[in-house]
Amino acid sequence: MNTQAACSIEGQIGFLGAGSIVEAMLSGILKKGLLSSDRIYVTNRSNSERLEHLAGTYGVNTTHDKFEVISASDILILAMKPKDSGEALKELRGAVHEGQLVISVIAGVSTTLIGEWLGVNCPIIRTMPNTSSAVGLSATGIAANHSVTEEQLQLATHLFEAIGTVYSVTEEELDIVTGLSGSGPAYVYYLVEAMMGAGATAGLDREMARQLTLQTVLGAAHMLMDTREDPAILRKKVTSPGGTTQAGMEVLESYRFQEAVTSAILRASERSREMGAEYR
Ligand SMILES: NC(=O)C1=CN([C@@H]2O[C@H](COP(=O)(O)OP(=O)(O)OC[C@H]3O[C@@H](n4cnc5c(N)ncnc54)[C@H](OP(=O)(O)O)[C@@H]3O)[C@@H](O)[C@H]2O)C=CC1
Ligand SMILES: O=C(O)[C@@H]1CCC=N1
Repeated sequence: MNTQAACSIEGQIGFLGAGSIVEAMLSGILKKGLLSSDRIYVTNRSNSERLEHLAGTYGVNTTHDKFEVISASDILILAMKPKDSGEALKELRGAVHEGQLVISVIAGVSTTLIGEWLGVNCPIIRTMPNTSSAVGLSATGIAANHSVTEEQLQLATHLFEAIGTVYSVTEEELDIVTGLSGSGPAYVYYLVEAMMGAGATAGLDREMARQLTLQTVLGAAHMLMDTREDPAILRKKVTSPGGTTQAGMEVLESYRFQEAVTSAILRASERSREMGAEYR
């Protein structure tokens, strides 16, 4: 699924959690005009300054009363850390009713477990967006439990399409999505940090190194998207025999770059599964 459109949606949305991913989602949703800020409610555990920041920056309703958020919301988005989610959701037992749509962005925690903790047989959609939601470019995986209607799935898909591209997957696959695209921006930022640092170490002005690195990453992403060529083919087109790229690639291979990236993504996916089991 790949849609740019963002017609407005009906009803009110409540966020339980007010951290990095919620701010990225708020920013993206409001930029697209999907719904007005007065129809969004946000709460967290205790951080008042954080709520003031979100209210001041985005004009959303904030409160420390979670039950107020639940009763005000047609769609409830769960966005606390996996380790906090059991305690948080058990506290809300009985407050969510069967007509409400619950959407989770929590890594690793299954829809079954969320339903058990909330003590209600309600429609639950598990998703995995990433922080590029803030600029409308999240890659979001989405999976629904058996209580979700086609209409509710379309609504959730529409919500996440406002902040990026949505991919329908099985709930099992969401752990892989988490390791790949949920955590993925961090891997790219890590590469960018290394490239910028190397440019500066080699003698470029830091700002020049930053701009060259960012334009290179942006250009490479566009090449991959626009030409749809295999990345290995694009890589070979850069690599002249006996030239600079080959010399650089040999160093990456000596450090087993591909193996490191593969192991990182597999480990992150495994960690998603572990967290689901660990915090139950
Ligand atoms: N960051 C990312 O890139 C992504 C994160 N996710 C998932 O989103 C979730 C949140 O991550 P992130 O935003 O990074 O985390 P943060 O630590 O930035 O935010 C966590 C939020 O949860 C709140 N919280 C904790 N306990 C409760 C509670 N009992 N009731 C209501 N709110 C509570 C915290 O409030 P307080 O500050 O008051 O303690 C805080 O606002 C995680 O499950 C993560 O797996 C998914 C995709 C990407
Ligand atoms: O690091 C984490 O656990 C979360 C899930 C995906 C991105 N951040």
